[in-house]
Amino acid sequence: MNSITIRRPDDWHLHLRDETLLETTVPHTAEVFHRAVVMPNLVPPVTTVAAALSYRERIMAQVGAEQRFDPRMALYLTGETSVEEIKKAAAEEKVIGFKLYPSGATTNSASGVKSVEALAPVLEVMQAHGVPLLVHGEVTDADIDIFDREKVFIERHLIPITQQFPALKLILEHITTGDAVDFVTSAHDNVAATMTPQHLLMNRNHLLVGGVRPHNYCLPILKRREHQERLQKAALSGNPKFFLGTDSAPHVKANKETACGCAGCYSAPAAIELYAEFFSQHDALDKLENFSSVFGAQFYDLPLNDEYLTLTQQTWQVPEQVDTATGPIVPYYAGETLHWKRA
Ligand SMILES: NC(=O)N[C@@H](CC(=O)O)C(=O)O
Ligand SMILES: [Zn+2]
Ligand SMILES: [Zn+2]
Repeated sequence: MNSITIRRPDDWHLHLRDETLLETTVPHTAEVFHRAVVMPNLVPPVTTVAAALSYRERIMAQVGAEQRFDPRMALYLTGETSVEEIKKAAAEEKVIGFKLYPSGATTNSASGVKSVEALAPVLEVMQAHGVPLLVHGEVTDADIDIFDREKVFIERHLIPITQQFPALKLILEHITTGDAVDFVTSAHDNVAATMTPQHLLMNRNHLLVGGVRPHNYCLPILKRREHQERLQKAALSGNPKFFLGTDSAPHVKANKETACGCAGCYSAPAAIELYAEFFSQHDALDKLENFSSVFGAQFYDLPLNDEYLTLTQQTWQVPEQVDTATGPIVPYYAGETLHWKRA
């Protein structure tokens, strides 16, 4: 088999940033993906429907003439999110849900939630109006080891939330551990997870052995190989609760290759090829389409895309660098060889 045709995919977790960076990030994603859940961690964060729709306009202005792109906006949940705003979000098709960032957990999360428990009244309203909760699932306590932050968040916060709000749609984003796989698998059907290329293709050795690799640094941080294998097994299992969300998160090279580097991997330039690489490494390319183009749409109750995309078997290298108006960006997997490419 030297080519594979799949339904056009959607990216259920994406950072596009703003201003001139959109000139680069939007075409990269819109070229391949039809819909994308656009994350709200701008400065200042996107906390209202009005702000999300104007951000969406700025995104749409960068979509190429032949590209069909339909971004779905996530709103940033804060301690001040009002019932009114949740109702507005519920009525706006282009807003997909609210994103919970524990304060300080990741890039631009300073405005995030300080007490998950205090969110109960808000979650009640979201549940009642069918508004999904998207979660960056890590605690931020200084005494919790960075490699345990996802596991502890699940135990402390997610298990109680799913018990208290069984009808709330909850997506645990960018999962990294066997604990997350177990949680999602055993939770009710309103719970799902997105998976990134880097967490499927790599473990923490790829970050730390032979020198620090800043371009493999993202949050939640890459875990040990056993966890990577649990994620791989979940993706290969065909369980519809696990689907594609790249978490493509550009930072200019100068902010990655520095004494205190930013977290985030810019995978958009090779996103679908990276997932194809993972599935083909496991002789499971037949599983790529459901993971990339079916399960996410079904979970969000959205129609399947009616376009198709063909990948052919060919050897190519991810570019070393992408030049942007704000400076060069080193993409994820830069210089590495991939074996499938869009026709
Ligand atoms: N994943 C990351 O390491 N970084 C993301 C934020 C996030 O998704 O947590 C970013 O915005 O840069
Ligand atoms: Zn995150
Ligand atoms: Zn993200």
